[in-house]
This record gives sequence, structure tokens and C-alpha cells, in this order.
Amino acid sequence: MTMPTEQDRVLIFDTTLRDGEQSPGATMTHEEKLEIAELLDDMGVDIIEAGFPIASEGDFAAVSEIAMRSKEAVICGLARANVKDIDRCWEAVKRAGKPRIHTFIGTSPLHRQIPNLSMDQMADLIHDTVTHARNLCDNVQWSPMDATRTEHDYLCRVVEIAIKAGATTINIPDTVGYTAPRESADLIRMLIERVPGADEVVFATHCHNDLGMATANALAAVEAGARQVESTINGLGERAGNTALEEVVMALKVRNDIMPYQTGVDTSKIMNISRRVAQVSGFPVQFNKAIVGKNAFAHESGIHQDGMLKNPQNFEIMRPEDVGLAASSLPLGKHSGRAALKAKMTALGYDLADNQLADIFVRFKELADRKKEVFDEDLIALMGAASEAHDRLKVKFLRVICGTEAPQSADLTLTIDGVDQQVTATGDGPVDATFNAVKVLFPHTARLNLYQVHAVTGGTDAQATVTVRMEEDGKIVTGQSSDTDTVVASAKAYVNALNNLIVRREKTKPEAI
Ligand SMILES: CC(=O)SCCNC(=O)CCNC(=O)[C@H](O)C(C)(C)COP(=O)(O)OP(=O)(O)OC[C@H]1O[C@@H](n2cnc3c(N)ncnc32)[C@H](O)[C@@H]1OP(=O)(O)O
Ligand SMILES: CC(C)C(=O)C(=O)O
Ligand SMILES: [Mg+2]
Repeated sequence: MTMPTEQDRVLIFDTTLRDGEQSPGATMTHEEKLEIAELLDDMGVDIIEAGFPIASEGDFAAVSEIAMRSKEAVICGLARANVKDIDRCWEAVKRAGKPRIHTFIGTSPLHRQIPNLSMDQMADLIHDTVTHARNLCDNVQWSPMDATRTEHDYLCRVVEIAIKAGATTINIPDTVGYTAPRESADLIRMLIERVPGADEVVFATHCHNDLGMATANALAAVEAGARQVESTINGLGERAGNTALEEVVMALKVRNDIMPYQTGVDTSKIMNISRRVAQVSGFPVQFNKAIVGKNAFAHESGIHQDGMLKNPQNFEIMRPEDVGLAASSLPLGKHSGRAALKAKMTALGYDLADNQLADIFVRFKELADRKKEVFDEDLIALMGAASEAHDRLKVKFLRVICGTEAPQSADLTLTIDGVDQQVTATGDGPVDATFNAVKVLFPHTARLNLYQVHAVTGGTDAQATVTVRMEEDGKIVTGQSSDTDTVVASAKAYVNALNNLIVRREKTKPEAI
């Protein structure tokens, strides 16, 4: 790969804290804004639009503090085309290591009617306000709001005026998300070709997503010569939002073969900031959102899961770690197949033979038809049920009498090879009485050499897990069971060990000649 030249470098301008916050309901607190600004600075965003200082005392305070705390990023504030806004903006950003004033006015026929100015009056105002901003700050961005619906000749005229008045960045907003990729590119190309002095400034693109084309329009503008992309985390912003920062940055990284441009963003920090912005703005990320959606690296269908297990590149064009995710996920559901089930069972510690996998797969599909997602706990329970189905011994009923008066007794019914058998036995405590009852119903010579109880959860209703280990003729088997009743868990663990012993006996039986 060749080293980036200046022409390859695309500046990333983040406006989550200004345009993003303009989404109805997305207001962030002062502390939250400071935190997001710090995350943006740390991830290598070039310019942070921290707010609109004239809008409120709170916005002014946030922009001022973000400016004071900034490290590498340029800190920018927004201002309308008037001296009061621009002065207030400068007051807020001037403490930044790298301050920028961003001033704008709507230039389209419709927008010129908002302040009710003629073309000439507006041209004069642009000249005066950009000059004023440039006298305060040597880094000035100017935007003709609604540029994509502005007459080309007039747009060229006002862009030239802004450049002559000292603007260093010319931003071309598609304020209402109206343009389409080819048109977006043609507009930037036209301005660069026609406007005198265009080669001395950076052209920026600022797109909205009303027709779902914000990212495509921004990338088309880059291909035509724009070298600053304005965007927000998770695509937050007015109405349907702005270009999503993560989409532009990852598109340029993944398709660098056809879009050979570099950004300074550390993409491994994307997931973290996406989650924080979703939390603080209260705008959840849609599950299937590109790059940062919950499902962006998740595969449920069997054919895709099998392909992923064979080679992740079969179904993923970027690595999860490149966006800060630990790994892709293969959630199990009704569309999953044997390959993913086997991989999950192996991860859970089950080494399944082919016939066991076939058996559990049938049970899994039955469950998946009833449930949206089958979790690890469901599979463990399915395994328990599957192994119990083949057991020769089952605990059917148990009642113990225990307390200060000896002897303690256990009334036990075991189902042995499908037939219920009942006995009452005594012992030194309820567990001993229960084990004696098992021995009466299923006589054996195995010696108990471990009995262990531990609580799975806290509280008096905790699940107890009992482990039993026994030995017969050198064959060691273990049994385990959980129940909120410790004696029931003990009976089931003991019976589980005996079932395992029966299987071992069968396996080690000498072959008949
Ligand atoms: C496309 C964009 O994202 S633009 C940014 C939009 N963001 C915001 O508006 C958020 C912050 N805004 C605010 O807090 C308020 O609107 C304020 C403080 C800026 C202004 O509040 P108010 O003085 O009460 O005015 P109000 O919001 O009602 O109307 C906007 C005024 O700004 C004028 N105006 C709008 N854009 C511009 C501009 N670029 N340059 C100069 N004047 C402008 C309008 O003509 C109108 O003025 P008028 O009252 O003389 O007709
Ligand atoms: C202020 C400008 C740049 C804006 O947000 C827009 O036009 O969408
Ligand atoms: Mg905007």
C-alpha cells in the first residue's frame, strides 16, 4: 500500500454534539457532551463541532469546556450570519488549541426568503460575516445551507465571495437530504472547476439521510474532490439523521481498493463510542444498522453459520475487531443447522458423537420453533433431558423425615427399567437414609468416595448442586444434579452416578465369542 499523500487524506468532521443533538429528544447533559468529545478526540476525529454557542448558556458552556480540554482535534462552533453569533462562537472556541468558527446562511431560493434577503443583499452579508469571522480566527468554515437546491451560478458566486473573504473550508450541505450520488459528485466537481480560488480551500460534504442516501452522497462527493466529510456517530441528526461516521470510515477502509483515501480514525474505537452515544442520546441503534447494529456481525441461518465456521470471509467483509467488537456471533435459532449447534456444544464442553448430535438437533429444532433464540442455558437443559431419557434409573418420588429425633428415614420410589419400585429406609441423616433406600432398590457394590454440595446462587432458595463420585472394580464414575432441595439433588446425583456406572459396565463387558 502506498503512503497517503495530502490528496488521499479525508478529514472527518463530527457533528454529533451539534447536528446530532438537534434530533428531537437527543439532548445531552454537559458532562455527557464532555465525555463524547473526549472519545471523539481520542479516536482521531479531525474536527469536532461541539455546539451552537449562541443557542443557550448551556451550549456556550459545553463548547467552551470542550475547547479547553481538547487535545488533537480542531474544535468548531456554529454561528448564523451575524456579528453577535460569530462573536459568541469565538468566545467559546478560542480556548481550543485549534479553534474554528463555522458560519452559514441558506442560499437556495426558498432559504433566501427566511431572512428575506435579495441575492445581492445576501452576497454582501456573506462577505461581511465571513470577513468578521476571519478577523477573529484563522480557521473559518462557511456553509451555503440548502446548497443542493441553490442555482449553480449563484452558488459559484457566493462560494467565491466566501473564499475571498477568508473562509478556509467550504462546506456544501444537502440540508434536506434531496440529492443523489451522481448529482452530489457533479456539484462538488462543478464548484472545484468553476470557482476561482477553489484549489486553496478544503471542500466539505454535509449530507442528510431523508432518502437513505447520506453515506453514498458523501462518498460520491469525496470521489469528486471533497476532502472533509461531515458526519455523526450512529447517523444521529435532524429528521432521518446525518451521514453516519462509522459507515464512511469503514467504507473507505474496506473498499480502499476503489476509494483510495485515508482517514485518521482508529476504527477499533467505533463500537464503544456508538454504544455511549446511543446511551446518552437515548436513541437506540437499530439492530440491522450498518457497522454498529447488534446484528451487523451476527449470523443465525445454518448455511451462513456453516460458512462462517469454515472461513469468516465467506460472510463478513470486515473483521469484528476492526470496529472494536470482540468477535462475531452465531446465535442459535430456528434457521440454524448442525454445524453451528455442534460448535456451540463443543464450546460448552460437550463432546458429542454423531448419534448424540442428531438426537440433540431434533430436540433443539423443536425448541427453536417455540423460541426466538436458544441460549446456552437452554442447550444445557436439553442435554440434561436427552441424557435422562436414556437412563435406566429415575427418581420418581422422595420424602424424608429428618430432625433431632433419630433415625432419619427416606421414602423413595425409583423407576427402574420403566417399573416403579418403592422402599422406606433409615440412616444417619436424610442423605444417608436416601442413599440406603437407593441401595435396597438397586443393589450394587460401588463405593461412594466423594459427596460434595455447593450452592449455585445465594439465598435460602439457592439451587444446590451435588456431586457424587463412586468406584466399582477400578471404574470411577461421577454423577451430578441440581435442585433447590439438597436431599433431592443428592438422590438424583447418586442415581445419575449409578446410570453412568451401568453405561461403563456395558462398555467394558467382554465381547461374546
Ligand atoms: C440546517 C441547520 O442545522 S441550521 C442550525 C439549526 N440549529 C438550531 O436552530 C439550534 C439552535 N437554535 C436556537 O437556539 C435558536 O433558534 C436561536 C437562539 C439560534 C435563535 O432564536 P430566536 O432568536 O428566538 O429566533 P428563531 O429561532 O425563532 O428564528 C431564527 C432566526 O434566525 C434567522 N436565521 C436563520 N438562519 C440564519 C442564518 N444562517 N443567518 C442569519 N440569520 C438566520 C431567521 O431569519 C430568524 O430570524 P428572525 O426572527 O429575524 O426572522
Ligand atoms: C448548518 C448546516 C451545515 C447544516 O447542518 C445543514 O445545512 O444541514
Ligand atoms: Mg445539517
